[in-house]
Amino acid sequence: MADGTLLSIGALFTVLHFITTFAKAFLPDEFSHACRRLGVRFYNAILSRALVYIVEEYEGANRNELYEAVELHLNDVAAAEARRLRLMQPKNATSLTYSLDDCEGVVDVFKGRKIWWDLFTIERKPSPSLSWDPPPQTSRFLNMRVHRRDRAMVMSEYLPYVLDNAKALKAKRRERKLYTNSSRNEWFNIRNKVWDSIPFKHPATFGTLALDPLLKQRIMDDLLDFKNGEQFYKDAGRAWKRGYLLYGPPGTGKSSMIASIANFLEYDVYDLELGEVKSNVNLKGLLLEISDKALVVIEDIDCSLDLSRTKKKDEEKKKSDSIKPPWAEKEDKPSEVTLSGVLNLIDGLWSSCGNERIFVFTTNHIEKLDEALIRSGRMDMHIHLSFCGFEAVKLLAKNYLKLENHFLFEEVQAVMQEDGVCMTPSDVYQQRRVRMMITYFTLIRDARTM
Ligand SMILES: Nc1ncnc2c1ncn2[C@@H]1O[C@H](COP(=O)(O)OP(=O)(O)OP(=O)(O)O)[C@@H](O)[C@H]1O
Ligand SMILES: [Mg+2]
Repeated sequence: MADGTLLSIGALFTVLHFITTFAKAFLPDEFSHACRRLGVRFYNAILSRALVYIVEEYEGANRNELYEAVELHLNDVAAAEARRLRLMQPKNATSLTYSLDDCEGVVDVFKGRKIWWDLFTIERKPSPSLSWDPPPQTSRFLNMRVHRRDRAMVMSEYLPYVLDNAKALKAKRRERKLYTNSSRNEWFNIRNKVWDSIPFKHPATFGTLALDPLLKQRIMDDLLDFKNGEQFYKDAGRAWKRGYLLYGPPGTGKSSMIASIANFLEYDVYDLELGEVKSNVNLKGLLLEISDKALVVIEDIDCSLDLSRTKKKDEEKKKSDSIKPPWAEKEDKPSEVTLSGVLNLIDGLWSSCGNERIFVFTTNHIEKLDEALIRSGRMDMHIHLSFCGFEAVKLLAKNYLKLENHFLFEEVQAVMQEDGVCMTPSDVYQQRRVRMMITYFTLIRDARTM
């Protein structure tokens, strides 16, 4: 090739390079996006022998679940390859999420085959119906290109793999929540949201829970049986749910046990304030909004259910309500939830509307509870949490003081057995605060020898 020709090719590349650099630096993003859009269309229509699949973000007003799955699945590839990513920190979430930006593309590799994905944004027609949560005005779609020979593989292997992978990723990233039923004041609750939530971050686990080791193991085995028991419940024709009643004096770890169960099973926690629920009908409404894999908790059930409410009290209340402004009306009205409402919540026809749910009631006074409420089938396991045994004290010494062993341990054990020392785990914690647990043990010993 003549020198002149080489020179002119070199010059052409220099000019092209100059033009693209200039375009990138000075022309607006919209222009380069439009060029890329045209380029991909031109390539798809004329040059490529590829098959093209479109996955839109919305189907009418509904989000397309396949779109969400692909977006999740492509997260790691996008993080490694894409030049422009959309970063987000969803409300109350601790980790960032990211997705491809408009006109970005990545290549996914599955069983040695390449799959090209490009993301584009389009304007949506405004929705004619009014809604508090209208879908956004733009919609995104993912353009998937594969070689024609891979048509069968995409449908039978790749897309099912993407769906499974996204499901696993979603479960891994899912931030567990602690829910409480919203205020009954519907005047302000325009969206009719029945549960409010915050991220669930309680640190208690079965590892830190001071409890008789045998009882602890029995509870953990029972929970695992429940979690893995889908088929058993189906075969037995029973709703996939279980009830636990935790009872014992204050400070013996009932709330800590609930947190430990939630962390062990990785369930959300729904802390139900019965006093805030207006009626049995509202209770059903709440039940319908509870997700699967959930712990439904009613603490101090003996105090929550006011079965002593009389007609007279209700009439007096009605009179005083009539002079209040409308927004105060519902707030102060006493709850009309009845025992049968609660029984139906756990065991009625409606209790089968969800899967993998555990109901936990706590009380300091088991003797005050109605037999019907705690019979097996409703509360399947009754767990008595009481004063610390020696094993529990040892675990607390390990948790709080990092003490695996101590020369006073033997003596403490003897004292606890002989004198029946009644210490709740919460009492032990108070001693830890001033690093005095061991001093406390010493005091017990001295008291005995005096
Ligand atoms: N079994 C336990 N193991 C470890 N820590 C415990 C245990 N029981 C109680 N504690 C500690 O004592 C404190 C109170 O415990 P918790 O709130 O779980 O008791 P509770 O039985 O729910 O009390 P209440 O009946 O008053 O609601 C917490 O700080 C907790 O860490
Ligand atoms: Mg408690």
